[in-house]
Amino acid sequence: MPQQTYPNFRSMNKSGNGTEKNITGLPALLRNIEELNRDPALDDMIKRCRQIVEGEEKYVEESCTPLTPLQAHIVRETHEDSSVSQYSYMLSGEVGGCFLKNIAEIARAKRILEIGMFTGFSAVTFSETSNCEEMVCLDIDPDMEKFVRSRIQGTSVDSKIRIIVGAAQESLVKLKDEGKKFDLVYIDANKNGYLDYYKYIMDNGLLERTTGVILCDNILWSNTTMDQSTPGGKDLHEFVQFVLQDGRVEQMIIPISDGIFMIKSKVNN
Ligand SMILES: C[S@@+](CC[C@H](N)C(=O)[O-])C[C@H]1O[C@@H](n2cnc3c(N)ncnc32)[C@H](O)[C@@H]1O
Repeated sequence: MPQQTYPNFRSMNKSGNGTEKNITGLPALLRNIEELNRDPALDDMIKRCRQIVEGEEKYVEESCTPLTPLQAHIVRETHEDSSVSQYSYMLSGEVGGCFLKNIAEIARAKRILEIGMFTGFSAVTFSETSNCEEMVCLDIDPDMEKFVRSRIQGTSVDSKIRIIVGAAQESLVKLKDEGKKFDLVYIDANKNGYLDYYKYIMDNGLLERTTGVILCDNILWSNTTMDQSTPGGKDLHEFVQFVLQDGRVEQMIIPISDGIFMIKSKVNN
């Protein structure tokens, strides 16, 4: 499976195909419009739009439960360690993390699977929830295992977290052969793999049949999934369309951060 490169989805080009198409977040786009605008009649409206977008983002962020000391430690270490700091935009973030934590709590998830661990922010977030007994994290990068293990050593989550290094598709086969079943699956790795991961999980009983939840990060891919204007957006759109016609589940996109796709097994499935 091809590996994905990780553009900064908040501010950078997401075309990834050589044709420079600058996709920026809405606040930056509105700032550009404000600067370029020469019609005074529009000044106030543009300014108000920008204030609404920026204000909402800040207000939502401030509404979140503060990070735990271990979550904050992982965030700090990710920003400060020069081997990973340039990729710190990949962290699920404070708002995303708060959402993941709440869903895991509401679902009373005991066994959680994460595809795409990076420096362990979401892994720690899930493993600190009240019911979590087992947290299995998949990542293709062996350095991430070392990074996370050294940061969680001696903490209460150390014994709960199992890390499997390798391509996720192969690790999923291993988990199926072990007869594993999960209450919650979080998919946050290469975007061109989401569809295959989803199909494998659903077709091989890796998700608890009537109560299982799947959460997928970056589903809006900087607003390029809806018009498929980047390769990642195309892949994710195809994945979304597949899920929409899958009679086994119910689903919706939560438009926080870069979009989280929440998929739940149907009760009468
Ligand atoms: C966006 S980051 C995950 C962020 C993490 N969930 C968090 O919130 O901190 C994506 C991770 O997926 C991993 N990855 C990419 N392709 C993969 C693949 N084919 N199999 C397994 N892991 C992969 C990368 O090494 C990277 O660490």
